[in-house]
Amino acid sequence: MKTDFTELEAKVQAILDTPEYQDHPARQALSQLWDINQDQWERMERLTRLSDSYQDMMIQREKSLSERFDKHLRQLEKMTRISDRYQRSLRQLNIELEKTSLIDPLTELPNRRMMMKHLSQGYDCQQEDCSEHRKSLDHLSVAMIDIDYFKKVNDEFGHLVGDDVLVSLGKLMQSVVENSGVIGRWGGEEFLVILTCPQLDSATKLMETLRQKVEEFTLSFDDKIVTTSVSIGVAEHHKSDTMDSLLSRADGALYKAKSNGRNRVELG
Ligand SMILES: Nc1nc2c(ncn2[C@@H]2O[C@H](COP(=O)(O)OP(=O)(O)OP(=O)(O)O)[C@@H](O)[C@H]2O)c(=O)[nH]1
Repeated sequence: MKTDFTELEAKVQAILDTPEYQDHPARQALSQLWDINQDQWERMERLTRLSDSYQDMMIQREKSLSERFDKHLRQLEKMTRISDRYQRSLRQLNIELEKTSLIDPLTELPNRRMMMKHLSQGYDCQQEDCSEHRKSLDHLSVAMIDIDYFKKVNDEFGHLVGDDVLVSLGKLMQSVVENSGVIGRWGGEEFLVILTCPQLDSATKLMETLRQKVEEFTLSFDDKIVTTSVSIGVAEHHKSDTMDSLLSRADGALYKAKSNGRNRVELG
């Protein structure tokens, strides 16, 4: 049962304030009790205030801790997102860098470095006794292709037209080689074909087709027409061949094709 102290306090206060009771023997004891009571109330209020402010402080502290935790979590998530994005763009950059380091920017064909990579795969494996690649070396032929009198094209029509001729011939020759192998720009006006499937006679036939296609090729601009031809040196892999000896036989055959009048295929 809840006691209503307010009424009781009012009664006691009234008794203590009544002048007739000033000399009453119980008044002093009642007055002391009153003071003790007041004192207790004040202590209780102080304790309640203290407890309230302690609770407020704890709530505030908890709130600020959780806010700080959330803030750190958000920062961490942001950093993870940035790091993921950074890693993705780094990976993309690496892919592009790898691509540009292996692709000729003008013709978009494999460059010399990539062609060497292709060719060396078989030879590296041969040294490591990798039977699968050794088998592919048995059918390997290379063809060194050089555009005839290309300097004249540049001199007569300009370097930009010369570039267009390189790009168009690159595409044309790639369409001839198609699935029989891979063609790349060896440097300047020279191309290299690595033929992995055919025997020497079919490699030579394919290069003869390629030579004819180039001979038939025309590039028109303004009212002018550019025609050109290629000389080709073909070499088939021999058992004793290294990569260098194979390439140098193809180079020798190309030299022979140039010396024998150009626009022809020779074997090395
Ligand atoms: N437009 C253009 N020309 C190039 C490029 N790379 C090399 N050349 C040119 O290719 C020409 C090669 O000239 P040469 O080595 O004398 O050979 P050629 O005129 O083809 O004569 P032969 O090979 O003996 O038939 C030079 O004029 C080079 O400037 C290129 O990327 N673009």
